[in-house]
Amino acid sequence: MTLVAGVDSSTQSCKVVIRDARTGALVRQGRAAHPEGTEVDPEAWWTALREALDRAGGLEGVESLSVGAQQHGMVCLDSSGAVVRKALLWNDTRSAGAAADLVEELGGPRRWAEAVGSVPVASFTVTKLRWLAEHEPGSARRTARVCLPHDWLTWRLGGEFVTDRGDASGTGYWSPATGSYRTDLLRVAFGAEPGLPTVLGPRDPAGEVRAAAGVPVTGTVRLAPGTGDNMAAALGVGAEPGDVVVSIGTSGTAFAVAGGPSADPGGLVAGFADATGRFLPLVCTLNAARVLQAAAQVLGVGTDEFDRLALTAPAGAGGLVHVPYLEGERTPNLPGATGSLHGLTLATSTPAHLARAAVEGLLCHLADAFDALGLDPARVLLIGGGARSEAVRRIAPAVFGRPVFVPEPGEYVADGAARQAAWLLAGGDEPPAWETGAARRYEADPVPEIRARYAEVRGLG
Ligand SMILES: Nc1ncnc2c1ncn2[C@@H]1O[C@H](COP(=O)(O)OP(=O)(O)O)[C@@H](O)[C@H]1O
Ligand SMILES: O=C(CO)[C@@H](O)[C@H](O)COP(=O)(O)O
Repeated sequence: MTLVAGVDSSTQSCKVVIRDARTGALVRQGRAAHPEGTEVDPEAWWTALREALDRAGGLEGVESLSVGAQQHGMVCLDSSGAVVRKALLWNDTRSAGAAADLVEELGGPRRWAEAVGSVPVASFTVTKLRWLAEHEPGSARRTARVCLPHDWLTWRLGGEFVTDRGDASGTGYWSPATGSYRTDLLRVAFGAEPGLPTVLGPRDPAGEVRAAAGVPVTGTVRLAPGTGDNMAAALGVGAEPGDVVVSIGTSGTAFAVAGGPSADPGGLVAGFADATGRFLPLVCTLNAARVLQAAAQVLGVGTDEFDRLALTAPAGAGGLVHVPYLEGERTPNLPGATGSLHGLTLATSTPAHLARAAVEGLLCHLADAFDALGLDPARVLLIGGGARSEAVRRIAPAVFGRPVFVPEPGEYVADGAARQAAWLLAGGDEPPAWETGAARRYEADPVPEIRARYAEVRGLG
């Protein structure tokens, strides 16, 4: 059996799956935690990748590997290849002011949407580079090359400085429409043009895992280009036109596979490229699964009890609304916002009402993201850690006003990366047709009052 490995180096952890290249059957897997915080030494991702790989039984029998990872993170390297400073992650909002400045300097949001498919907010790499140039000029001067988390891990494994269309499209200096870097914008933002990784096509080779990398290898392990985690998830879950995927991980995302590039001057929809040669319009929120985690922590309960409580309270939580801007927010663009509770009364001051309000508030927030895509899909697929919550699955159709489909719980980012690795081996115009498990359909009567009440208070702070 030929094996392939897929890596998901996401915000909270690194996951590795090892699958049969032909059928996609899961053979073994492992995971390791990432450190907390919105700036992280990339060496911690490397340590976690090696640990997760070790727990997955290593690379024995593996012929190809691909890395999916959190998008946008700024990894600066000096002329010797050493990391200049900790990487600033997608959820680090310190560059919000730089983002606003850059939008104004180029002549407004429409100009950015036309140039690179997206209007940059603090998440985008280009804004982090502006922040670095302004606040840490010494680090900026030492920066000879810039890359993203998946590029850096691929480089550590194989020594080639490469990226892919999907991840490049989250930088703010690569255009999905033309397929080329906008180094002029990089210069505007950073005042210099550091070296950038070569953008590979969806199944171009990215070198081989080197024995010197520190990962035990017996045979040749070819590297696929890798991609951003959302692009990998689209490939892993087998998303097709007509599907919208809503991922409830550290970030909340709503995205769809599209045949052509998009450019939303309103700035809500990021016009990304995908990992198959197509496109991936995507709306991203800073707040998602950790909203549930935070509410469960306040209530002093675990996930099962939290779900039970949320499902005990009435729909609408008696008017109690939780606006979940716990880490500031990206969509809507409110980097300094905080969360809030509205409608607290004696009657709603119960653990069940609080749990229900947290689930409904998060789902209203994600439904706003879904609406921003402006699509009427045949299927809405819920994935990510938060989709493991029974309360989320059962309340989602009432809030979204349509059935939702929940695939078997799994590591869809790592799976997508593994499928990319299998594609490298198989060749051909399309990725290998792996069987994806059946998605379970959840239905409920729509309760439009939940979103109406949320809309009333969401802007009140
Ligand atoms: N049963 C569950 N109920 C609610 N949240 C969950 C559950 N299982 C996992 N999570 C949450 O999912 C998140 C991790 O999801 P994941 O998609 O792996 O995120 P990421 O890829 O961003 O690291 C964590 O915040 C975790 O608390
Ligand atoms: O910034 C985005 C998408 O634009 C995020 O979706 C990151 O890619 C992080 O993803 P997770 O760790 O939540 O999977």
